Amino acid sequence: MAESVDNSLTDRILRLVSKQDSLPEFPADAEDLPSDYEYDPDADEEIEEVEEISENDLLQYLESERSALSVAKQLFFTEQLENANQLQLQVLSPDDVHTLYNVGAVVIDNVIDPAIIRGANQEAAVMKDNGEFQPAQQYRKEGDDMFRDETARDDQTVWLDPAIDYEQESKQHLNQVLRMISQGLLQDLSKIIHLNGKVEYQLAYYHPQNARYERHRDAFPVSDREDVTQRRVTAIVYLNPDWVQGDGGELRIFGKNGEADQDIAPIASRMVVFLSGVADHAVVAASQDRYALTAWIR
Ligand SMILES: O=C(O)CCC(=O)C(=O)O
Ligand SMILES: [Fe+2]
Repeated sequence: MAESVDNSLTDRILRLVSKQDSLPEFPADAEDLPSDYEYDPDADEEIEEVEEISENDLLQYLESERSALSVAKQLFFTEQLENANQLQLQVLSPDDVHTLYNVGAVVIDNVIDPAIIRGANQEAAVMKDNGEFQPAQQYRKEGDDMFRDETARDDQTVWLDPAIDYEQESKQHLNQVLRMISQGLLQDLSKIIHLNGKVEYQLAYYHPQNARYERHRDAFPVSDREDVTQRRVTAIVYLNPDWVQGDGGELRIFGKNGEADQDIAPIASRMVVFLSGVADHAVVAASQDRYALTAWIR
């Protein structure tokens, strides 16, 4: 499958440069690429034909050139990984750290008291009833990665500002989830990955009439430790205390190199952590209300 896409992409690039002596040079670092890569045969001359390449094609092409995981691995403090059991981690186990490094994604269960998740679910439902959520596809937050395709999703979202939201009694359980991330997970990650400190928090609601989010990636992979534009780590905490098999809304992480896809049930007290530039993922259509709190860490 991947091969035919790569071939057709290569064909398209070859067609574009058929009058040129050599193939276009792709930037050494993926982060140098704009959202829809447009090959400009000669910037000084007028362009007759500009072909757009979709985000998915581009990501697959980059993957075939150099694995995203090997790029993202360069952000890790590898010497720390060897002593992971001495890092005094709060949320992640040493095994979790190794899985994140070696695979690019890890599922962690029982990260927080189920009673807190139930409370957070109810607080999120009140926020939804109060009209605090907006359709995700109708707006783009300033600073969002420009290549993100917002048409492929049915969820409604609201950004959370911990500085404000921490103080509200009506959000005390959500605040505890936020704190588990902003104080626990963030400290753990900062011991193993070079981070730039910026974190965004978003609450998302998927309606029970098959709301879904198509296959995508949250960022381009980066190896540059100074980069401040790309998200590095995605952490998602699921707020669905009554989820049962058949409710849908699983997070699907697509396997690479022929590996099987992984469907992760959005159950209470579960957190999924993955490298934002590495994991291709989707949300399977939901048939029950589905809430999740996501943090994107740069
Ligand atoms: O809620 C999830 O499981 C994933 C959501 C997602 O992929 C996103 O918001 O970028
Ligand atoms: Fe995502």
